[in-house]
Amino acid sequence: MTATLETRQAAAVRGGHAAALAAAAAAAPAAAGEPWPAWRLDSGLGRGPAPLLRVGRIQSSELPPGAPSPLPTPPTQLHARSNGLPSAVGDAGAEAVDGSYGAGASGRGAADGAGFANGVSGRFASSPSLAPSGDVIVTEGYDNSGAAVTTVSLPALVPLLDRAHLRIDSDAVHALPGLLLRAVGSVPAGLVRLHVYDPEHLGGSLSAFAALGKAGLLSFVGPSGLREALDSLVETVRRVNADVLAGEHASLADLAEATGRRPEPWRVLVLLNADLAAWPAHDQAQLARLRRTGVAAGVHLLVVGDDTAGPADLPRLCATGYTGLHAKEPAALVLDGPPPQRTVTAAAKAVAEKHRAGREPARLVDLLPQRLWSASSATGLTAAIGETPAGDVARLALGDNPPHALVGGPSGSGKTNLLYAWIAGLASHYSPDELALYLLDFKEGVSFARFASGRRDPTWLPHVRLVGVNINDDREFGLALLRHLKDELRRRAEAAKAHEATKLEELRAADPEGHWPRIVAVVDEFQVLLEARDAVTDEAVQLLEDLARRGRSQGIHLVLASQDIAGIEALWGRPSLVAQFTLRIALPKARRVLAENNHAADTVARFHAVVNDESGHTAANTPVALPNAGHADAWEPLQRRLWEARPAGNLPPALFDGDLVPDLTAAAPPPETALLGQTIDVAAGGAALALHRAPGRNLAVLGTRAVEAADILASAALTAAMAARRDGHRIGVDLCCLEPDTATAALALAAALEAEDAEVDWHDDLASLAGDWEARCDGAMRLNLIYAVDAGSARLDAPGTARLRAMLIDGPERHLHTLGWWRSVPRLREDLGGFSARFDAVDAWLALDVQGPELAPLSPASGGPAWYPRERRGLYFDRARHRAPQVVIPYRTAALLPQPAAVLDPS
Ligand SMILES: Nc1ncnc2c1ncn2[C@@H]1O[C@H](COP(=O)(O)OP(=O)(O)OP(=O)(O)O)[C@@H](O)[C@H]1O
Repeated sequence: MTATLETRQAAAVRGGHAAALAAAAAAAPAAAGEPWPAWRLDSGLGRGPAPLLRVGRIQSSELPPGAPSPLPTPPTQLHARSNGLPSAVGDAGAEAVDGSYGAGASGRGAADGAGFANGVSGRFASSPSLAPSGDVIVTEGYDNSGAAVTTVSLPALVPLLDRAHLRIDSDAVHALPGLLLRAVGSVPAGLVRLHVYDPEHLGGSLSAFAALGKAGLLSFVGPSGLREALDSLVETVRRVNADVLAGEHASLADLAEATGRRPEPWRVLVLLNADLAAWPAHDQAQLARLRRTGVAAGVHLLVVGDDTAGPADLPRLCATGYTGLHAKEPAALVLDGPPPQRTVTAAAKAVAEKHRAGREPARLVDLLPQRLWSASSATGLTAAIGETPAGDVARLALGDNPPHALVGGPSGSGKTNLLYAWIAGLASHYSPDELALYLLDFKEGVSFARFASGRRDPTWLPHVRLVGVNINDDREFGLALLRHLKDELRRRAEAAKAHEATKLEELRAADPEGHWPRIVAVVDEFQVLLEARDAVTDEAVQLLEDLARRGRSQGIHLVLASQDIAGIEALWGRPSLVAQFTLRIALPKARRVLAENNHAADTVARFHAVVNDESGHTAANTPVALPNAGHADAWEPLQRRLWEARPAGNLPPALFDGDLVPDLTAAAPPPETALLGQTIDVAAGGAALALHRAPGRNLAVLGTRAVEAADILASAALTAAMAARRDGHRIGVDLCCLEPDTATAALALAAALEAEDAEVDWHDDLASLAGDWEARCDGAMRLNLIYAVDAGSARLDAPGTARLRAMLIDGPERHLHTLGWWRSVPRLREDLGGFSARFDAVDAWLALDVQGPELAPLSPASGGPAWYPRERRGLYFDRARHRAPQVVIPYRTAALLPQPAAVLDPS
């Protein structure tokens, strides 16, 4: 019976031991727990808590019953039964045996560490059970007299990262290198930073870690640097609490558990034989602060030495035990020897290399604030965009200084990615009430299109008011944006004046009900806007200068990005303009973004940027590792989150896509108005032609592009008919098509106009249309739609020509408006009276493929407007309404016209 009982007991002990070992392996995986001979660098860090760190193993069980406790102080130690057997473990062990070790451990008080029982040999009489304290207690007796002795051995683990500070007595100092190596080597490279205060240069034992120093992961501090080191760590704690934890999480460990993110490294301050009693009061106070608040913010103290004046209440490791557990009785431990020197050297090198090779670049999600939209933009805008080599979060700030930014880098260097990261940071920190974004991309591609609502992804970024993509040749759109910002600048300046405020911050304080978000306008490949020597560039530079100078105080910030800033003459010819862009961001191999003698961009690593907020002067360089922000996996969840949080009434951004031809929609314009196409401006409105009873209210469409000319005539007539019908009127339309290529379109238009309740008369030639025009005037609005006027006018006899001219000159006063397509300016001029003719009869013209100088006689600018014809673009000018011609995109009208087959059906 005794034998049976012993066998059972032995099995129980083995079972308990196996469970405890498994728990130990889970609590100190890989490099955190592996004994030295087999040790290798290996981060076992997953989403869970930081690992416990092995320092040795449990003292053998051969302690005689009743032997004195190996540790003199204090009572909270690994506990064993009075027979000397270590029986218990701390929290981690308890939970492990309970089968539930894991995330829970990290949620406990930081100093409430976990530790494992030591190696044991002997027989337990029963398996461990869970005590109310959470500790495991062996409940029955022990007998080492029998034959069936079960020898068990357990690693001794101590808590540090995420959990506790630690004091190491002099007799245990040889545990220090091992402890540090395990800390550094068991988490991703760079996540542990060591600051070693070594007043007596005793750090010889740490010399093998030297490689970490070169990677910025280890720094030695002498007495003269102590204050700065303490102050900086206290500041880190403050910043982590304010910005990273932001009231959402009690500690970084909680944050990691909840989100799987490790946005901040652990910082371990090692104090080697510090004479703490002799420290100045300030330093002592800072140390006390770190002791109280450091662990939650990832700042840990490792006090080495026997200085009793030091923080005596820290968990303590001595040669034979550890005091940091809530254990009733001490369990003795045997410390491991120090790791072999070459293991340390190799590991430090490998960690440093991994770290320098850009470590794991921060993920976008790690850089974003926990709580959305918690910041005020009253004084400026700050956003995290990456990490510095020291692992600190790198931030970009816009405000009074620096007010604007220049971003440069050749194609593929990651400019767009940087802009994504920046926009992500801004849009998560500031609500749409605090920040409005205008985003323009001049290059081909759709990099900003994702911010607007699309077919595949209907979400949008709620801060964005305008997205322009594929702008390529539509430089006027860039101009339109700058004009819009200038109007906003004026509005703000007036409001500021009314409230006696000198800058946005004051205006917002004086007018709390007002809506004064900061505005950031991002223009990617902005060099396109400035590359020609023409009126567009001149106006753009003027507007930029004005915005750059005055935008600072009114909260309007410009971010200009380009692959080749060096080549922008218009920019470098204006030093006062460039001087306003004090924030410079240079991607690898960027030219000219930084100061002339600053070559940091030549050497900065891939997917990094040099950030410089002092106009590119070398001393202000900060290399920053950028996250991959453009990837859909990173971006889409963020945009959805922001979109779901959007305030009521938030409208999707206006989207201008230079590659899309806008369709004419069925929305009717105001009365007596025709729409010719979409304007290239921020409002993306319709280019309107007023058709009121007044001389000159005719339109000449000029050029040879038949399809576009037909589209323009069709949209004008259809929209005028829709407006009339909406108001209960009907218009008359006389249609004359003299260009066979447009006959189908003209027929389709006739059918569509009849469907809009217009009265349509078809004329086969100009003579018939012009012959009895007066008879048709009955006071209601009538339109003459003439396709290729010049094809017919050339065949008119003299009286016919006179009648045509009279119709053009006198018709509008009688509400008969001619919308005619002439294929060249000279032919229009011919029809109006030849070389000396005035163009008074035609107030409005829309030029397609007609060069600027040819438009000189029709244009207010001497020599003609700066106009380079291009597909699906027209230059529109209405003398009665415009100061300068504007570019329009003729609508595609096909959707509102019947199919040609239906029109041509003989039945
Ligand atoms: N920090 C980063 N981490 C990972 N991948 C990146 C990072 N930055 C950029 N990339 C990738 O590099 C490629 C080029 O980046 P990006 O499009 O931002 O460059 P660009 O300078 O805007 O180039 P282009 O002007 O040709 O569009 C992209 O595939 C992008 O996903």
